[in-house]
Amino acid sequence: MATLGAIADDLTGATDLAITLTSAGFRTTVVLGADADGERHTLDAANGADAVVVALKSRTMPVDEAVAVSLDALAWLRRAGCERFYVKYCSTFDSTPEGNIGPVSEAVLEALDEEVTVIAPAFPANGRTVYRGHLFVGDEPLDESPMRHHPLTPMTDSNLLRLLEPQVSRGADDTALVPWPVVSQGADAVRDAIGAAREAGARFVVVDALRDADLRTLAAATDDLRLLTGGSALAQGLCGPRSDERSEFTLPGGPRVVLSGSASRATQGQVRHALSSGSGLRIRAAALREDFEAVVSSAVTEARASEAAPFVVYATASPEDVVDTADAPVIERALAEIAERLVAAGTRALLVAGGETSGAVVRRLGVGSLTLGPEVDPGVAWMLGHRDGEDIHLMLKSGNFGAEDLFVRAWEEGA
Ligand SMILES: Nc1ncnc2c1ncn2[C@@H]1O[C@H](COP(=O)(O)OP(=O)(O)OP(=O)(O)O)[C@@H](O)[C@H]1O
Ligand SMILES: O=C(O)[C@@H](O)C(=O)CO
Repeated sequence: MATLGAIADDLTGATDLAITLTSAGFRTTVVLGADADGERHTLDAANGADAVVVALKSRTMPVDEAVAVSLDALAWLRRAGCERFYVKYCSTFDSTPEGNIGPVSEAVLEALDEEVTVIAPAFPANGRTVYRGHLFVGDEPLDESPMRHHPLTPMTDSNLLRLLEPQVSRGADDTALVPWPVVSQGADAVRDAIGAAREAGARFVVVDALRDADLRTLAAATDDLRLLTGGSALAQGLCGPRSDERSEFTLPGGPRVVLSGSASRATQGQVRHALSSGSGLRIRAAALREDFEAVVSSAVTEARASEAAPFVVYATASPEDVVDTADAPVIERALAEIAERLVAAGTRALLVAGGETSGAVVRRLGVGSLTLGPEVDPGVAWMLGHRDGEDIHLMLKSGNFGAEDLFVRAWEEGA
């Protein structure tokens, strides 16, 4: 019976957290929570798992909807027997001025009748650190990183307290900071600082973290809190009931198809690298609007005919291209359709890049839940997608995750 229940605001965020929980000793299942089957899948998954992560698509929903779907997920997890909870958001704190990180965390905290939680987006292995409440992406403060120009959630401040204030009901009085000099003193000092913040009336305590060790300290200091919030890396300090029991997968043979709808900088490099050692096809929104069927069927034919090297079907633009967000839906629909036709024709392994793109693909394939397999890069793993019909091996990659050679190496390491 699962004891830990997590609510993730996007699909690749959910798989990222599931990877860390698995390493921390939790047998973990990801449930695709967006549809009416979410509760059924959650109850099913909880039977064989120690942790269940419900993957929502709530990062950029209107605030009311994001809160409503998150509270639904919380109710399913409670009915499934979970006792501790985790609200997972992006390690770059992707949110609009209104939400949704603050409103969702507050709604879940209140529904649990708890007084305080922590805000911990840091993910040191992927370059996200928090110092004096400021979030850094590699060497740059968040607001000087490419996140400044994100089309949906442009991040124009790096100060987590300032970002959070307008998102929680009591504003500045609701937030507090535990700075790194306190974190460096260890778990007792952090526990005391969180307690003092709570007594002063703050419910959302930002905690600095520069290294994985800081996140383990934070996890130890918060073992009495029923709700944690953060990126995935805080979960490495949780203690699951078993040693890492990741299933070993052997990838099925067949074409090595990568479907990339991600627009992120890391993916751009991965597409370039894969094209230099394999082959591929760029799909463009204008061509899809003109003759959707022709573009999709030629992508499927070419992908199926490809040999051992990766074949990349990509919409990913070059850094110098201007991307029109109005093109996103047709691109998502095309990549999902290509995935469905490849699977119908017998393909049983797909690597998909981009959170939204991954969501569109798994929905089209009718995947209800995912079991974790081997991690290939921090936050990126092969998984088995369960659905009516044969299971499918999937790697769902967050836009900014993975080394440049990931699209090539993933198939070698999973083989
Ligand atoms: N050349 C393009 N022109 C317009 N839209 C594009 C283009 N390439 C991709 N898109 C769209 O941009 C969106 C990218 O979102 P997605 O979440 O898949 O990737 P990401 O933002 O890079 O990754 P993540 O959310 O995991 O950080 C998708 O909706 C996709 O269809
Ligand atoms: O935390 C991250 O960076 C990722 O898990 C994610 O949420 C990407 O969308």
